[in-house]
Amino acid sequence: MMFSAAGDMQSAASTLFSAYASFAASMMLIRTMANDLVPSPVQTYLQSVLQYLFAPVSNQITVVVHEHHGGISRNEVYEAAEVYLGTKISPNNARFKVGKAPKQKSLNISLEKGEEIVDRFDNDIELKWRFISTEPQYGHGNEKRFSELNFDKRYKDRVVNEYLPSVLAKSKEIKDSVDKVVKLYTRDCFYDDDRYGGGGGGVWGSINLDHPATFDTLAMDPELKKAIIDDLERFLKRKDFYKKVGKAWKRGYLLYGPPGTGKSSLIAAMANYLKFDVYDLELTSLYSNSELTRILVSTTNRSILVIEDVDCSVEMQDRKAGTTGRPYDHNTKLTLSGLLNFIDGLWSSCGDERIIIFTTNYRERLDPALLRPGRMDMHIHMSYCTSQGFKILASNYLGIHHHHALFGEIEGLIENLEVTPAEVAEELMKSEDADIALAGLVNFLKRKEMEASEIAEDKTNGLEVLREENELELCETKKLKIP
Ligand SMILES: Nc1ncnc2c1ncn2[C@@H]1O[C@H](COP(=O)(O)OP(=O)(O)OP(=O)(O)O)[C@@H](O)[C@H]1O
Ligand SMILES: [Mg+2]
Repeated sequence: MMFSAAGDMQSAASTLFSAYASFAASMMLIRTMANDLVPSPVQTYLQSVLQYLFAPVSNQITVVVHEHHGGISRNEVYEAAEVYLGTKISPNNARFKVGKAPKQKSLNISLEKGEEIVDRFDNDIELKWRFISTEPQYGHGNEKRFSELNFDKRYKDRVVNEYLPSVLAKSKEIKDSVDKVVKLYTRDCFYDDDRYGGGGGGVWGSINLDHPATFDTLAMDPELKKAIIDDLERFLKRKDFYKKVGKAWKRGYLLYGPPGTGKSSLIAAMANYLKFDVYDLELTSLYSNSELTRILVSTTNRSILVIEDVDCSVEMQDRKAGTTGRPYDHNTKLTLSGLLNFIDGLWSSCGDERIIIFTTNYRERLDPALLRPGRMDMHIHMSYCTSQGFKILASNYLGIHHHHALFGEIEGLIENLEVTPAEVAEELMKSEDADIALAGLVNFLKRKEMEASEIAEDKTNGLEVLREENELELCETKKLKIP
């Protein structure tokens, strides 16, 4: 019985051996045929496919986080990771970046490209972050930045649903606790690499907004000033209200008034007060709606979009579009009302906590589309200097709140004249000695008074046209941006 069983096993083994021998022989034959018949590039390809198929299966997964979302708008996850990981730099990191803006008290610390950081979540999940940037190829295109997040596949859902939201929340906490430096973004300056909470501004370049204007230093009607501050405060507090009524969380202001009455200063004061970045959009440099879209979607939340001298800009655009051969979208011809509708529609559907400000020297020249009720939430008239305005300027520039002889005279003159705060400020800056500066201002105001009476006389003689032409010239100068 046992014998015969051993005999069975022997014959089974020999069958197996002969089967293997014939398999090996067939493989040899196939390999030889393959070597002879299949061209070598195909062989290499087949080899790599086989290697891929039989390689040990990785249990890791990599999430790529690009700096720009959809190639245009800033990716908040990228920015948040950069800020958050700045707090996780360890002695294992050979290189990291430090930076500090002039007004900032603390240092910004962030990862240098190529460096890796290992983070832990809930004690059991290990996450590896790496920041990567690719150089522009052959001198073309922009540098592309992205980060890679690597972790065990098992935790995919927890990383997406818990870890990444916690990174977003922590970076917001860090940003809010840091003394934020307000940025001014324009489209014609270079990248600022060390913006806290993210490098570069998409299609925008940025510098620190170093404008000293605050609501305290602004010479304007105190009631109007209070109304603006209250409006801003209400706007900030009403996130839920905007949501409830289904309105975009945006606010629009139109600032109008003669040159030198503080429109730009008011914008800076608003930005400094809210700690919002400012995006300065020059319509004259735009050629198509698609370009405008690209620019608008690349602005960030908690920011102010400024379109200065809106009356001049669009006229210029129309003229240019007709004469230069530059490509622009014929279907969406850039007219002021078209542009406004476009900005309105697009702008109200992207982002939160946005403010848009238009400025003009001549409200009466604006397209009714802009003045239409509901388009701008508040029309703010920046007017000539009043006696109250003068007192604020005297306190700003000379540090005085009264003057026994000259305050009364100056106040009397100012109330009856069209003199701008910029003109008053310029006079007050001429001397640190309050007596000399105020006496200079009195002389200046008296000269103005004389000029005003001459103009009044000219008016009756029909010379008003000349003055109008001067105003038009001013508009032209602004269009050409002559410094
Ligand atoms: N209301 C104001 N309060 C304090 N300073 C002012 C005020 N208006 C003007 N100034 C001073 O005059 C300078 C020029 O003012 P600003 O640029 O704000 O005027 P603007 O209304 O924007 O003029 P424009 O229409 O030419 O753009 C400011 O830097 C500031 O020093
Ligand atoms: Mg201005």
